[in-house]
Amino acid sequence: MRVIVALGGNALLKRGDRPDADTQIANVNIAVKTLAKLAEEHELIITHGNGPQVGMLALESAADTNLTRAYSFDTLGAETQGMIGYWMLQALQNALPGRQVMALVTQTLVSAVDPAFENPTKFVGQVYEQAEAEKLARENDWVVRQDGQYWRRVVPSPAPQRVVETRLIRKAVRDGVVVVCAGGGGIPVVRDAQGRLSGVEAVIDKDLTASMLAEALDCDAFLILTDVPRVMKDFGTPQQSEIGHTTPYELRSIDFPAGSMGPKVEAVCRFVETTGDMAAIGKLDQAVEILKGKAGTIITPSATWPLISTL
Ligand SMILES: Nc1ncnc2c1ncn2[C@@H]1O[C@H](COP(=O)(O)OP(=O)(O)O)[C@@H](O)[C@H]1O
Ligand SMILES: NC(=O)OP(=O)(O)O
Repeated sequence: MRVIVALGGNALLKRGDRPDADTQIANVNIAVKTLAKLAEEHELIITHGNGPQVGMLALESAADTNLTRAYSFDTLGAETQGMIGYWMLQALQNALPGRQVMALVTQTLVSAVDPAFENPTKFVGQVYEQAEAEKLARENDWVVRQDGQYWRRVVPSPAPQRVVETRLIRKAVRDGVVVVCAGGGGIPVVRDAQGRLSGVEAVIDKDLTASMLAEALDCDAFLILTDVPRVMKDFGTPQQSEIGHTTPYELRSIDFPAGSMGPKVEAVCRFVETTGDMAAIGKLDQAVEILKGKAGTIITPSATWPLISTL
């Protein structure tokens, strides 16, 4: 089977953790224990988040008095792909001796006139109390929004249209390479009338890019691995209940929060609706069981659809 996994930002940096490299490398090694098991059985493509990391690098760049202008978010996104890609590459190579692994810096095409540029929604960096976030917004010309009980900086998050390096990724996967790519949703780029690429100030949602890439690479299954065992109905209320096997139709009838579960649900629904194949959302350490339909929230076109693992 060909499987694509989108690894949540929480897997790399738990809420409240300091963003030290050692902490993130330790978390990558934990994640790779599970990912290596998938790679032993399947062709594997891995994407990852970068929200906390890209926000941290933006702060560092803005504080650098040697710079005329702080680095833009496309360049910062590339930095996060290099940094997280390197950690994953090394951990995967150590866990899968003899297997070819590569971590790619990849770009994702977006539309220059995407309305998202006028309405920033993507959370980046650390959380703040409301008063501090609003002060920082005034001082630094940021937009900030509420994220759960805290506040965070937000930046534009245009819709992904195509991973520029899709053909190269497909070729590597066919050759048996475990590919880490499209980290942070990919470096956001636009094409001009001459076909030339250039970067834009944005951070793309990694789950939406992973969904599009899953389709473009003809993946049999799309897994979003995060820190909850299943998607919940009535999340955060006394009536909350876990959703097991479900359909895009059912998921689309439920409201999910924009900054967290919303894009994940949209990403899995799009993949299942377009391809008829299986997607799932669940906990990182249950990835093997999720792929067998024995854990997580499993999404297929209908409730009686046979799982690919049983075909
Ligand atoms: N309906 C829901 N079911 C389960 N989790 C939900 C739901 N709504 C919001 N969440 C939150 O979504 C979080 C996962 O989203 P997010 O933090 O963006 O993940 P990641 O960084 O791993 O991609 C969970 O930790 C949970 O707090
Ligand atoms: N780019 C992105 O979606 O990152 P997170 O998953 O960390 O928010």
